[in-house]
Amino acid sequence: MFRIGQGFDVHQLTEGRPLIIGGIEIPYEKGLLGHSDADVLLHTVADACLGAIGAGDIGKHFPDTDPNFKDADSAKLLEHVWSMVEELGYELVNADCTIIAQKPKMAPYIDQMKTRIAKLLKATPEQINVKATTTEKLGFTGRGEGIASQAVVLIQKK
Ligand SMILES: Nc1ccn([C@@H]2O[C@H](COP(=O)(O)O)[C@@H](O)[C@H]2O)c(=O)n1
Ligand SMILES: C[C@@]1(CO)OP(=O)(O)OP(=O)(O)OC[C@H]1O
Repeated sequence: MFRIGQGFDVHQLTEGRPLIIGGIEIPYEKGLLGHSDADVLLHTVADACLGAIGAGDIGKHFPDTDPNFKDADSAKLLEHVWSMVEELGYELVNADCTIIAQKPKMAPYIDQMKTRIAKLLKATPEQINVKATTTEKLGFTGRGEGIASQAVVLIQKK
Protein backbone atom coordinates (compact mmCIF):
# COMPACT_ATOMS: atom_id res chain seq x y z
CA MET A 1 0.00 0.00 0.00
CA PHE A 2 1.22 3.48 -0.90
CA ARG A 3 0.62 6.69 1.06
CA ILE A 4 1.60 10.24 0.19
CA GLY A 5 2.13 13.38 2.25
CA GLN A 6 3.10 16.97 1.59
CA GLY A 7 4.71 19.67 3.70
CA PHE A 8 5.04 23.44 3.52
CA ASP A 9 6.94 25.75 5.88
CA VAL A 10 8.29 29.31 6.10
CA HIS A 11 10.90 30.87 8.41
CA GLN A 12 12.00 34.46 8.68
CA LEU A 13 15.59 35.45 7.80
CA THR A 14 17.35 37.41 10.51
CA GLU A 15 20.86 38.50 11.43
CA GLY A 16 22.82 36.65 14.11
CA ARG A 17 21.62 33.13 13.33
CA PRO A 18 23.32 30.34 11.35
CA LEU A 19 21.57 29.33 8.10
CA ILE A 20 20.80 25.62 8.35
CA ILE A 21 18.89 24.04 5.48
CA GLY A 22 18.58 20.32 4.85
CA GLY A 23 20.85 19.65 7.80
CA ILE A 24 23.68 21.62 6.15
CA GLU A 25 25.09 24.91 7.46
CA ILE A 26 25.28 27.38 4.56
CA PRO A 27 27.56 30.42 4.83
CA TYR A 28 25.34 33.53 4.64
CA GLU A 29 24.92 36.90 6.37
CA LYS A 30 21.57 35.83 7.89
CA GLY A 31 19.96 32.70 9.31
CA LEU A 32 16.45 31.43 9.88
CA LEU A 33 14.50 32.37 13.00
CA GLY A 34 12.58 29.73 14.91
CA HIS A 35 12.15 27.95 18.21
CA SER A 36 14.34 25.13 16.86
CA ASP A 37 17.30 25.54 14.49
CA ALA A 38 14.55 26.55 12.00
CA ASP A 39 15.67 24.11 9.28
CA VAL A 40 12.81 24.92 6.93
CA LEU A 41 13.59 22.03 4.55
CA LEU A 42 13.78 19.32 7.21
CA HIS A 43 10.54 20.69 8.72
CA THR A 44 8.73 20.23 5.41
CA VAL A 45 10.10 16.71 4.99
CA ALA A 46 8.98 15.87 8.55
CA ASP A 47 5.52 17.35 7.89
CA ALA A 48 5.25 15.39 4.63
CA CYS A 49 6.15 12.15 6.47
CA LEU A 50 3.60 12.89 9.19
CA GLY A 51 1.04 13.70 6.50
CA ALA A 52 1.70 10.37 4.81
CA ILE A 53 0.90 8.44 8.00
CA GLY A 54 -1.99 10.73 8.97
CA ALA A 55 -0.24 11.88 12.15
CA GLY A 56 -0.73 15.65 12.08
CA ASP A 57 2.28 17.97 11.91
CA ILE A 58 5.56 18.75 13.69
CA GLY A 59 3.95 21.48 15.79
CA LYS A 60 1.72 18.77 17.30
CA HIS A 61 4.62 16.41 18.10
CA PHE A 62 7.25 19.05 19.00
CA PRO A 63 5.35 22.13 20.30
CA ASP A 64 7.17 25.46 20.09
CA THR A 65 6.02 26.11 23.67
CA ASP A 66 8.11 23.17 24.93
CA PRO A 67 11.57 24.25 26.16
CA ASN A 68 12.86 20.75 25.26
CA PHE A 69 12.70 21.79 21.61
CA LYS A 70 14.38 25.20 22.04
CA ASP A 71 17.23 25.34 19.50
CA ALA A 72 16.47 21.70 18.65
CA ASP A 73 18.43 20.01 15.89
CA SER A 74 15.73 19.45 13.26
CA ALA A 75 17.61 16.36 12.05
CA LYS A 76 16.79 14.76 15.42
CA LEU A 77 13.12 15.73 15.01
CA LEU A 78 13.02 14.20 11.52
CA GLU A 79 14.77 11.07 12.82
CA HIS A 80 12.01 10.68 15.40
CA VAL A 81 9.29 11.24 12.79
CA TRP A 82 10.90 8.66 10.50
CA SER A 83 10.95 6.10 13.35
CA MET A 84 7.16 6.61 13.62
CA VAL A 85 6.83 5.89 9.88
CA GLU A 86 8.99 2.75 10.17
CA GLU A 87 7.07 1.49 13.21
CA LEU A 88 3.98 1.39 11.00
CA GLY A 89 5.89 -0.84 8.53
CA TYR A 90 6.59 1.67 5.77
CA GLU A 91 9.70 2.49 3.74
CA LEU A 92 10.43 5.46 1.52
CA VAL A 93 9.62 5.35 -2.20
CA ASN A 94 10.87 8.89 -2.91
CA ALA A 95 10.83 12.47 -1.65
CA ASP A 96 10.78 15.63 -3.76
CA CYS A 97 11.50 19.00 -2.17
CA THR A 98 11.67 22.64 -3.27
CA ILE A 99 13.47 25.41 -1.39
CA ILE A 100 12.06 28.86 -2.22
CA ALA A 101 14.80 31.43 -1.60
CA GLN A 102 15.99 34.50 -3.45
CA LYS A 103 19.42 34.13 -1.83
CA PRO A 104 21.78 32.48 -1.13
CA LYS A 105 22.46 30.09 -4.02
CA MET A 106 21.51 26.58 -2.90
CA ALA A 107 22.96 24.71 -5.89
CA PRO A 108 26.41 24.09 -4.32
CA TYR A 109 24.77 22.43 -1.28
CA ILE A 110 22.03 20.35 -2.92
CA ASP A 111 24.02 17.09 -3.08
CA GLN A 112 25.00 17.36 0.60
CA MET A 113 21.34 18.01 1.52
CA LYS A 114 20.20 14.95 -0.48
CA THR A 115 22.77 12.74 1.23
CA ARG A 116 21.78 14.06 4.69
CA ILE A 117 18.05 13.61 4.10
CA ALA A 118 18.60 10.14 2.61
CA LYS A 119 20.48 9.05 5.75
CA LEU A 120 17.71 10.35 8.00
CA LEU A 121 15.03 8.51 5.98
CA LYS A 122 17.13 5.28 5.72
CA ALA A 123 17.16 5.69 1.95
CA THR A 124 19.63 6.39 -0.84
CA PRO A 125 20.35 9.86 -2.27
CA GLU A 126 18.73 8.70 -5.55
CA GLN A 127 15.40 8.52 -3.70
CA ILE A 128 15.64 12.17 -2.67
CA ASN A 129 15.30 15.20 -4.96
CA VAL A 130 16.00 18.71 -3.71
CA LYS A 131 15.35 21.73 -5.93
CA ALA A 132 15.66 25.46 -5.39
CA THR A 133 13.91 28.39 -6.97
CA THR A 134 13.84 32.15 -6.51
CA THR A 135 10.54 33.98 -6.76
CA GLU A 136 12.08 36.47 -9.23
CA LYS A 137 12.39 39.06 -6.42
CA LEU A 138 8.61 38.93 -5.81
CA GLY A 139 6.93 38.59 -2.43
CA PHE A 140 8.52 37.99 1.00
CA THR A 141 10.93 35.38 -0.33
CA GLY A 142 11.89 37.63 -3.24
CA ARG A 143 12.60 40.51 -0.84
CA GLY A 144 14.83 38.19 1.19
CA GLU A 145 12.64 38.41 4.28
CA GLY A 146 12.28 34.66 4.61
CA ILE A 147 12.76 31.25 3.05
CA ALA A 148 9.97 28.78 2.25
CA SER A 149 10.08 25.09 1.44
CA GLN A 150 7.77 22.41 0.11
CA ALA A 151 8.11 18.62 0.13
CA VAL A 152 6.21 15.58 -1.08
CA VAL A 153 6.95 12.15 0.38
CA LEU A 154 5.71 8.80 -0.96
CA ILE A 155 5.94 5.72 1.28
CA GLN A 156 5.00 2.07 0.77
CA LYS A 157 4.35 -0.92 3.06
CA LYS A 158 7.42 -3.15 3.28
N1 LIG B 1 18.21 30.11 -3.89
C1 LIG B 1 18.35 29.52 -5.08
C2 LIG B 1 17.45 29.72 -6.13
C3 LIG B 1 17.68 29.11 -7.33
N2 LIG B 1 18.75 28.30 -7.50
C4 LIG B 1 19.04 27.66 -8.81
O1 LIG B 1 18.92 28.62 -9.85
C5 LIG B 1 18.02 28.19 -10.84
C6 LIG B 1 17.23 29.33 -11.41
O2 LIG B 1 16.37 29.89 -10.44
P1 LIG B 1 14.97 30.53 -10.89
O3 LIG B 1 14.30 31.04 -9.68
O4 LIG B 1 15.34 31.62 -11.84
O5 LIG B 1 14.17 29.45 -11.55
C7 LIG B 1 17.15 27.13 -10.16
O6 LIG B 1 16.66 26.20 -11.07
C8 LIG B 1 18.14 26.51 -9.18
O7 LIG B 1 18.87 25.52 -9.81
C9 LIG B 1 19.62 28.12 -6.46
O8 LIG B 1 20.62 27.38 -6.57
N3 LIG B 1 19.40 28.73 -5.27
C1 LIG C 1 10.13 22.83 15.24
C2 LIG C 1 9.36 23.67 16.22
C3 LIG C 1 9.67 23.15 17.63
O1 LIG C 1 10.94 23.58 18.08
O2 LIG C 1 9.64 25.06 16.23
P1 LIG C 1 10.06 26.06 15.04
O3 LIG C 1 11.54 25.98 14.83
O4 LIG C 1 9.56 27.45 15.39
O5 LIG C 1 9.41 25.55 13.68
P2 LIG C 1 7.92 25.61 13.09
O6 LIG C 1 8.00 25.09 11.69
O7 LIG C 1 7.38 26.99 13.26
O8 LIG C 1 7.02 24.62 13.96
C4 LIG C 1 7.37 23.40 14.55
C5 LIG C 1 7.83 23.70 15.96
O9 LIG C 1 7.01 23.26 16.93
